[in-house]
Amino acid sequence: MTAECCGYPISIFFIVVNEFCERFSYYGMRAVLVLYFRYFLLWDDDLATSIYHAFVALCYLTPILGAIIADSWLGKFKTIIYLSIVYAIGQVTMAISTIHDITDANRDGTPDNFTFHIALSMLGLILIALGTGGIKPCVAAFGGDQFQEHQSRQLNTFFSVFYLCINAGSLLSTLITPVLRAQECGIHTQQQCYPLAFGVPAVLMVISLVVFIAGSGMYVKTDPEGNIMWSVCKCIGFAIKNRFRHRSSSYPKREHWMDWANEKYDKLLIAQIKMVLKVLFLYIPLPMFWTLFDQKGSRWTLQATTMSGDFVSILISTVNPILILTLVPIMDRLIFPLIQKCGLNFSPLKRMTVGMLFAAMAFVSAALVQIEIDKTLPNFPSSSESQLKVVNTYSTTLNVTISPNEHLLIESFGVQLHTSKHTYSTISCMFVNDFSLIHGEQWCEFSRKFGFGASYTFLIPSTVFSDDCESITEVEDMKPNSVHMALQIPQYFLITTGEVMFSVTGLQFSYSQAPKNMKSVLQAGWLCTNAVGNIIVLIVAELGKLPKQWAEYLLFASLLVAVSIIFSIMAYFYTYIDPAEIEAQVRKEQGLEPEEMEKETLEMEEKDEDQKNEQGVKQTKI
Ligand SMILES: NCCC(=O)N[C@@H](Cc1c[nH]cn1)C(=O)O
Repeated sequence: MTAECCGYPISIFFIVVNEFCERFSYYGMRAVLVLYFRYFLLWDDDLATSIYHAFVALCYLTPILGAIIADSWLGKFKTIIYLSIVYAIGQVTMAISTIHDITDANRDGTPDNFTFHIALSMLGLILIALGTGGIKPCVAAFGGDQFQEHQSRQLNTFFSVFYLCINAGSLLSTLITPVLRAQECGIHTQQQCYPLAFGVPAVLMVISLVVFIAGSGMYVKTDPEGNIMWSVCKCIGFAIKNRFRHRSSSYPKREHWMDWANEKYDKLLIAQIKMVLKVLFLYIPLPMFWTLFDQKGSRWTLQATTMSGDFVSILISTVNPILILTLVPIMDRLIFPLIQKCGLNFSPLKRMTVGMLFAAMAFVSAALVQIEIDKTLPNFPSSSESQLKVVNTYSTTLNVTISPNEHLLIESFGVQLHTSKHTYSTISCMFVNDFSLIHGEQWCEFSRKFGFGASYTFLIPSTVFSDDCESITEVEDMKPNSVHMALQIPQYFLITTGEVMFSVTGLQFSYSQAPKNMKSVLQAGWLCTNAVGNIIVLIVAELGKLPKQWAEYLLFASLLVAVSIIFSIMAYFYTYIDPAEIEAQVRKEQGLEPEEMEKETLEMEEKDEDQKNEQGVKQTKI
C-alpha cells in the first residue's frame, strides 16, 4: 500500500502542484507572446498571429512524441523529468532572447541584431513546445497511475482537481505577466520589461520540476513495456495484409478485422489494440468542439474590441478560468449527483455531447451579440459604392442633387463656418482624455472622453473672423462603441459550461478506457483532437470568408450541432469497458497465464513492500 490521506495517495499532491506551476508557466508565457512578436520583434499583426497559432498547434502535436517516449522507452516518470528540463531551458532561452540590451550596441533602445533575437526566441519556442506537449499526456496519466483499483471515485475527483489547478495557474499568470511586462527595466534604456514577463514563467517551470522531483520517493512508477507504438503499427499492418490475402469468400469471416492478426500476434495485444482503436474512432468528431472553443482567443477577443467598457477587456480574458473554478465543483458536487438521483444515467459520452451543444449555444449567443453590434457600426461603402460627405458651412439648408441612379448618403450639417483654406488631417489615438488646439491666440482644450471606436471631425473657422473656442464645431462621424462587453458574458458562461462537460469528462474518459500500457498514447490522442481543431480554425479563416461575422458564428454553431448528432450516434454504439478486466479475461482464455498473473501480482506486492520499506527508512531518518 502507498501512503494515503483521506483516501487519496499523497503523491498526487506533488503532481497537482507541478501541474499548477507548469500551466502558470505556459499560459503566462502565452499571454505576452503576441505582444512580444508585435512590439519587440516589430512583426505585423498577420505574422504575429500566424506564428502564435503555429506555436499553439505544435504544443498539441508534440504529446504524441511524449507518449511514444514514455510508453516505449523511458517510462512516464523519467520522460516528465527529462522533458521538463528541456522545457525549462526553452523558457530561459526565451527570456534571454527578450533582453534588448544584449544587441543594443548603439544604446538607442531597440535591438540592433533582430536575427539574433528571432533565432533565439524561435529556438526557445520549439523547446517549449517539445517540453509542454511532451509532458502533458504523461502528467495526467501518471497522476491517474497513482490510484488503485478501488479508488475509481477518487480518480474522477483527481481529474477535476487537476483541471482546477490548470485553471488556477492560467488565471493567475494571465493576470500577472501582462502587469510584469508593463514594468520598465533595462541597462542602457528603460523599456517594457519583457525579460521579467518571460523570466517569471521560466522560474515557475524550474519550481515545477523541483516539486516533481521532490515527490520522487512516493510515486507508483510503471515500467515502459517495450516499443508499444511500433508493435501496434506492425500488428495492425499484419492484420490488414492478412485480411487482404484471404479476401476470397471461401475463407470464414472473423468477428473483427483485427482478428486477422491472430496467426502471428499475442491475443492480449490484439485485445488492447481493439480497445484503443474503438476510442480513437470515437475521437474523430471531437476536433469540431475545439474549433469553436479556441476562437475565444481570436474572434471573441476581436469582437470585444468593437464593444464598449474600458477595463472590462482585461477581465473578460479571465472570465473562463474563474468560471471553471466555480463550475467544476458545482457540477461535481451538485448537478451530476442530482441528475443521478433522478435516475438518469448521465454517462461520460452523454456529458460530452451535451457539452458540445452548450458550445454551439455559446456561438448562437455570440451571433446575437454580433447582430446587436452590427446595428451600431457605421456604414462603410462597399466595393460598388462611394461615400461622399458634404459639410454645409452655409447658414441655410442647401440642396444637393445627384444623378438619379446613384445612391448617396448625405450628411448635412447646418454649421456656419468660413473655410479659407482646407487643411485636413486624421489622427488615430488611444485613451484620449485631453485634446487641445491652438486657435489663433486661443488655447482651446477639450477635456472629455472620446469613446472607443468613434471618429470625430473638428471644424475650425478662420481666425480672421473669430478666435474664440466656441466657434470650433465638433462633428461625430462615427458613433463610439456602444454595445457593452458585459453582453459577452452569456457566451463565456455557455462555452465554459460546455468545457466542463466536454473537456474534464474527456480527460477522465481517455484515461479510464485505455489499457494500462497505452494510457499516455490515448491522452496524446485526446490532445491531438485539440491540435486538429486549431488547424480547422486556420483553414476556415482562410477559405470561408463569410461577409457577415454573425453568419460565420451561426455556421460554426450548426456545424457543431451536426457533429454532436453524429457523435451521439457513435457514442450510442460504444460500450464502456474496464480494460483491466478484459486483459484478465484474455489472459485466462489463453490458459497459460495464471502462473504469469501470479508472478505479476507477486512482483507488485514486492514493489509495494519495497516502497513501504523505503518510506520506513525515510521516516526513521527524519
Ligand atoms: N479553461 C481554459 C484553460 C484550460 O483549462 N486548459 C486545459 C484544457 C485545454 C486544452 N485545450 C484547451 N483547454 C489545459 O491547458 O490542459
